[in-house]
Amino acid sequence: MSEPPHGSTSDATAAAVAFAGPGPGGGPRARLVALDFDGTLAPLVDDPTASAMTPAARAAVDRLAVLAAGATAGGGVLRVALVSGRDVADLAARSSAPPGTYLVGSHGAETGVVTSDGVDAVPLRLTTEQQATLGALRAGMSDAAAGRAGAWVQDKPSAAVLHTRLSPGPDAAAAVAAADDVAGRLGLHAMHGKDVVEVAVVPTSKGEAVGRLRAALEQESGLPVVVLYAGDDTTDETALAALGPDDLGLKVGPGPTRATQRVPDADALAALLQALADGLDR
Ligand SMILES: O=P(O)(O)OC[C@H]1O[C@H](O[C@H]2O[C@H](CO)[C@@H](O)[C@H](O)[C@H]2O)[C@H](O)[C@@H](O)[C@@H]1O
Repeated sequence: MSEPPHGSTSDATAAAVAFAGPGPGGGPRARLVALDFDGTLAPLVDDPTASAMTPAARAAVDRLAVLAAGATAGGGVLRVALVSGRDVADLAARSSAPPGTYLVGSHGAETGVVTSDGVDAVPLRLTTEQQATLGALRAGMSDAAAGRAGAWVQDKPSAAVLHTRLSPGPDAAAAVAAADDVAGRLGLHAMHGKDVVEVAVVPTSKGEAVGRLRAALEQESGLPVVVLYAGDDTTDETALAALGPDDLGLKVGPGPTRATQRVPDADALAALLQALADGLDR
């Protein structure tokens, strides 16, 4: 991964406006706007239960959802998805995403769609073996955090997450090493995000999730599908790596990335999404 060659917000916005335009053949196309949540629409905070989209991000997502409910420019189709490491119930609660929004939770292990009555989610079913492994994982991660200042463990339906945002450097390093050790002993993959180590008993990735969303939209619409994906963390890189030349990958904030464009923060992304909406709303 490397820094993208051009990193200005105006370049990224121009790419988004082009994404709203006609495809190479000029015919209609289906567009999937897939957005990470924490660090992308919602600024990072110490308490994950206090996360919220910025007002500008909220307005942009709401506007795209309205557009997604009808036909967009040139007879195209639009779908909006939030693609998060959070579990679906948590993502729905924290995002209050508008009806019609697709939700991908637990890095792809859970899916759902927001309806006017709540969330229509596909139930996550763990095998007996996965349930036993999850129990051992939770105990191991709890041990990894024990005695390390500021470290704590978040339980999810198919994973455990070690948080070290509030830990002094040596405590964070020791807790992370212990969490990696737990994952290794259980034969599981440890995902390293921003001040988190996440270990899941259901192997998946955001890249696989975006691939499934793309395939479903292609089948539903009968149109060629292009994808805009925006994310801030290392765990978003699998999704960015799944994009093709007609797609648009956006990195939010600093750091190495496979994305071809970059914006500095949630509000800059929101402005870009409004420019995209302007292009689609014709
Ligand atoms: O895929 P995302 O939507 O970016 O979710 C990834 C993780 O987000 C949350 O942790 C991150 O945000 C917290 C609140 O701002 C912050 O305190 C933490 O340091 C970040 O890593 C969430 O708690 C995790 O479960 C998600 O996997």
